[in-house]
Amino acid sequence: MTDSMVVTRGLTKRYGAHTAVDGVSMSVAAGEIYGFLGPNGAGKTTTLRMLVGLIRPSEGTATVAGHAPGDPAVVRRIGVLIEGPGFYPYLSGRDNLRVLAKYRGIGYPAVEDALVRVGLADRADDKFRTYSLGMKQRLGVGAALLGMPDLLILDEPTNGLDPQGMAEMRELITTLAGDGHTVLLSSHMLSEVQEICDRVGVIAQGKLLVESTVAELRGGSSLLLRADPLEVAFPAVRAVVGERAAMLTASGIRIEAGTGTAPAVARAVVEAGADLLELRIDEKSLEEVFFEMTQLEVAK
Ligand SMILES: Nc1ncnc2c1ncn2[C@@H]1O[C@H](COP(=O)(O)OP(=O)(O)OP(=O)(O)O)[C@@H](O)[C@H]1O
Repeated sequence: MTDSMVVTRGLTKRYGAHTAVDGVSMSVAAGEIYGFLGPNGAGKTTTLRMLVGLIRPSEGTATVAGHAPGDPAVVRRIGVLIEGPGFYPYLSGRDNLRVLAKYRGIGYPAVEDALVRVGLADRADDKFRTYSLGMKQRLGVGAALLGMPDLLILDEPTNGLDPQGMAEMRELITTLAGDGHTVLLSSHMLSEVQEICDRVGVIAQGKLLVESTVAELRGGSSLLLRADPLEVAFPAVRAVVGERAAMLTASGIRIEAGTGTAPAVARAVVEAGADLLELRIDEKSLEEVFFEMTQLEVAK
């Protein structure tokens, strides 16, 4: 019994002199939503294609649901949406899924189940070409769900969607994870997926820069304090945390002395005679972290 649904070691793909994926070692735990994040061209799709056995690695290994990618034993356990499944525009959503089900030896009840789960049961008889982009993407997820897979691999499932379509996709993915599917999804837009991912791996120029929980990645060790008047609060804060740990910024006082100093800081500000307006952990948005990291990598 393995708790990891995906494990790669030094996974590498070269195209001639170009290394598209460069020694990626990642792991996706069973039951989690894992966000595989990186800018366009970072190597996300190439990695996912290796995981599902569409292309072979130049070097390194991958284990998916306990087997080598492409192993028939694993093909049935994973549902894949990579670069769109290529639906027939003139067939209905239901008939498109039936075509796929028939091809894969799956009974039609699975089609009805998938349509319900992706919220397309009401529109199942409409032609695919009349669907909104969000509906098309959800039908793609429906196709991936047909074999009741343990692992769903979704390449940029929110790509191109409007805010409502994105919200619906996020909700769908969260529901699917709640139903027991492990989800590995890629995205170049952190803000679109950060709230649903348990963990993320950040890739740039083929290299995995970090793998951690969203909370770890965002840090959160500094405090931001707003008070009135600031000139009364500032020396009081400095008296508690030391001169070097408190800085005046455009939005207030930034305190780099650990979040555990918050109660003492709050007391000191009030005792000094200032009004405490706000005291919170100053987390970076994942977008900021991501930008810093990928810029650092580019600058190397
Ligand atoms: N078959 C191929 N032949 C040559 N180069 C390729 C091939 N497939 C991908 N690449 C290159 O490998 C790099 C990584 O591409 P990949 O599609 O994996 O990136 P990505 O992170 O998925 O980006 P995007 O979100 O734009 O698809 C790119 O520079 C791409 O041009």
